[in-house]
Amino acid sequence: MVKFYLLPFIRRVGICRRALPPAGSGAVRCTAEPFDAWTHPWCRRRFPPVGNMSAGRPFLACACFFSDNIFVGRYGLHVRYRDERQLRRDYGRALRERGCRSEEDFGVALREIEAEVNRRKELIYQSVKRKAIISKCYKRKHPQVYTLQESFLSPDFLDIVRYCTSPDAHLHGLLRYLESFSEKRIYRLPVFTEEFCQAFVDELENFEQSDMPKGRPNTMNNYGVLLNELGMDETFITPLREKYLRPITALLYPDLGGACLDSHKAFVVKYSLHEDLDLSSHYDNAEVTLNVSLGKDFTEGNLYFGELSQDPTPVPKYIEIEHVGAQGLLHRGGQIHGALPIASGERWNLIVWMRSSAIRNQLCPMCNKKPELVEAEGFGDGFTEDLKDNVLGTVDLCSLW
Ligand SMILES: O=C(O)CCC(=O)C(=O)O
Ligand SMILES: [Fe+2]
Repeated sequence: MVKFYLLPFIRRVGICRRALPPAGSGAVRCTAEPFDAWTHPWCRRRFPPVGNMSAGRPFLACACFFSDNIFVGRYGLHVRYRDERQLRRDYGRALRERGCRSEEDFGVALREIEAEVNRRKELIYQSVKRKAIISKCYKRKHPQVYTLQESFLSPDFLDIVRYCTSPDAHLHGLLRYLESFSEKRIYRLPVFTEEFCQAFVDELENFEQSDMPKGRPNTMNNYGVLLNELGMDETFITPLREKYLRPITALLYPDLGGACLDSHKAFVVKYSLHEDLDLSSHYDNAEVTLNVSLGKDFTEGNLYFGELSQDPTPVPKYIEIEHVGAQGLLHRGGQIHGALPIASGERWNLIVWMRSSAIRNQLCPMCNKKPELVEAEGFGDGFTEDLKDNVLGTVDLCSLW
C-alpha cells in the first residue's frame, strides 16, 4: 500500500482517529468489531457496524483520484493528467475539437486542470476543517431532519423494505413494486414524504444562506451541500443505507455487491438559472446510486442514461427520465448519465453514491485498475485493504453481511 502524505496532514490538525495496522499484520484480519449493527429481522444476519470502518478496517482511496477523471468544464471533457506533455499528447486533439484552439486556450485549460489537482490534494484537510467549523458554529433550523426517523419515509417505501426483508423475497416479487426503465436496471421507487422533503430543502437553504464554509458536492456540481460536512452521515445516511436501502439493492444488484454496500458519499445537488443549469455526461464513483428528487419547483432538467461506462457502443442509446417529487431512482454507478438544463425554478436532488469494498477492492471504477490504496478520511472512496490473504475472502465476507 502506498503511504501517502495525507496522514501527516490529518495528524497535524489533530483529527486522526485511527492508525493503520502495519502492512501484513494480523490486525487487518480483525473482525472483532463491536457489532452495534442492524440485524435483519428475519435472517438475523448482522450488517457491518455503523461508522467509518468496514469489518475493522479503515476505508481508503485510490491514488487515481489525484490524476484521473479531471473534468475540464469549459470543454466538457474528462482527462487524465500527469504533466503538460502527456496532456498535449493524449488530449490535444480532443481539446482542439472542442474549441481549445490557441496556445492561450490551452494554457487556460492547463491552469484549470492544475487547480483541480491542487484542490483534490487539499480536499481532506479543507473538508475536515469545514466540518469542524460547521459542527461548532452552524445553527440548525430543523434539527429533527438530521436523524432519520421512519416517519420521514413514504409508507410505500416501507412496504418495499418490508417485502425485501421477508423470508421469501425475490427479484421478480420486488419488481412488482418498482417502475423499471428499459433493460438498464434503472428503477423508480417512492422514498420520502413530501413534508420531509420540504423541511430538508428548507434546512439546506438555511445552510446555504449562512456564512458557513461550503465545499463542492463533487468535481462537476458547483452548487449543493456535502452531507458529511453537515453532520448527517452517521445519523441519517448510514442508517438509510444499511437498514432500508441495502435489503433492496441486495435483490436488485447482487452482482455489484448490493448486499454489502458498506460506505457512501452523500450530497445534495442544486440547479437554478443563475447557478448550475445542467450536468455533463459522466459515471459515478459508486457501485449503486440513489437519486431522490427533493423539489422545489422547476421545469425540464430530466436525467438521461446511456450505456455502462465499460461497454461503450458506437451509437449509444439514451433514455430520458423525469423527476418525480419525493421519489428516487436507483441505478448502477457505472451507467453513463447526465442532466439536461432546467428551464425555470430550482431543482434539488439528494444523491447517495453507495460503494461496496468487496467489489471495488478488485477494480477501481474510476481508473479501471487494481486500486493503488492511499489513506483517507471517513469513508474515503470506499476501498479497504484487500482481504485476499484472509481466510474469509472477500466473497464470503460479502455474503456474511
Ligand atoms: O442532477 C442530478 O440529479 C444527477 C446528479 C448526478 O448524477 C451526480 O451528482 O452524480
Ligand atoms: Fe451521477
